[in-house]
Amino acid sequence: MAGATGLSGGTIAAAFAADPRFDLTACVARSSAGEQVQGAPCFATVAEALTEAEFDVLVDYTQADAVFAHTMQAIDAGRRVVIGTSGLTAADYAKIDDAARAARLGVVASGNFALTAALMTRFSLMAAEYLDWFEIIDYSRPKKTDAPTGTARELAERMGDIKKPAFEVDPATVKGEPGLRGGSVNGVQVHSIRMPSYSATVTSTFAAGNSRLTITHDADSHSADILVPGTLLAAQKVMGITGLLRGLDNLL
Ligand SMILES: NC(=O)C1=CN([C@@H]2O[C@H](COP(=O)(O)OP(=O)(O)OC[C@H]3O[C@@H](n4cnc5c(N)ncnc54)[C@H](O)[C@@H]3O)[C@@H](O)[C@H]2O)C=CC1
Ligand SMILES: O=C(O)C1=N[C@H](C(=O)O)C[C@H](O)C1
Repeated sequence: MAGATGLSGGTIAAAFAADPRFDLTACVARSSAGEQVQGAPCFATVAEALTEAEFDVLVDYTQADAVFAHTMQAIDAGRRVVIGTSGLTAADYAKIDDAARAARLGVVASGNFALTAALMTRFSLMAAEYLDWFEIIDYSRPKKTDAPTGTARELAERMGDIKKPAFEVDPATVKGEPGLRGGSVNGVQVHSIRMPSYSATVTSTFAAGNSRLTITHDADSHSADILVPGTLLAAQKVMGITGLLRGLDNLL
């Protein structure tokens, strides 16, 4: 478990340690290196854990600029990976998929491992089949370093694979400040708001004629309990997968 003393990783490490279906054999947390965390030896880096400890699956809830290297190191060392950390792009995921397939190993990534978020994603994908106009807004805590959120990015990539939304004025050619029309992820406009009082909210908004449909997922990012069932399910299922599988809804 990488990020084992973090907000999400702490709760998830405790859940792995308590669940008889799993053995938590190693944690990675720089601040607790050399100690025991949730009954498992703790290492300063993923590279060290890969050399020193035996495990089948690396679960990563660390940070955007570390997760790609962790994933590639784990695949190189013959381990499966569950990616909770946000910030990876579609190009990063393509490289991870290639590496996992070449090694005949599984990787599961989900922008959000909460069941409620998986359902929001699935309902939004259903709506995108029928409706031509859609955009996404994500709201998160001010200290979040990546944008959009992993939840919004995965949603935009998947909605954009269903169809490119309609525009009357291409956002890239708008007069004034094009950035104010949001950022494009796979052709879908995403707007990221980072402010105190927000925790983790993603809204997909659709329009048809003079009517609108909005689908919103709200979570309190101060509590990670909601991530536990989805992450544990991914850690089981990743053993039977080859290549990269994205989206908790695809595992349910
Ligand atoms: N997929 C999902 O359902 C969710 C994903 N996340 C994502 O998980 C990540 C972590 O989020 P939080 O737990 O809220 O953050 P956090 O900051 O509370 O925890 C991250 C932990 O990782 C550690 N860390 C950072 N870089 C590291 C490295 N190179 N090696 C080892 N440990 C390292 C930090 O010291 C910290 O303890 C973020 O990218 C966040 O967006 C968060 C919640 C849900
Ligand atoms: O607080 C965060 O950071 C979170 N990140 C995830 C994301 O990027 O989608 C989702 C989560 O609910 C909180």
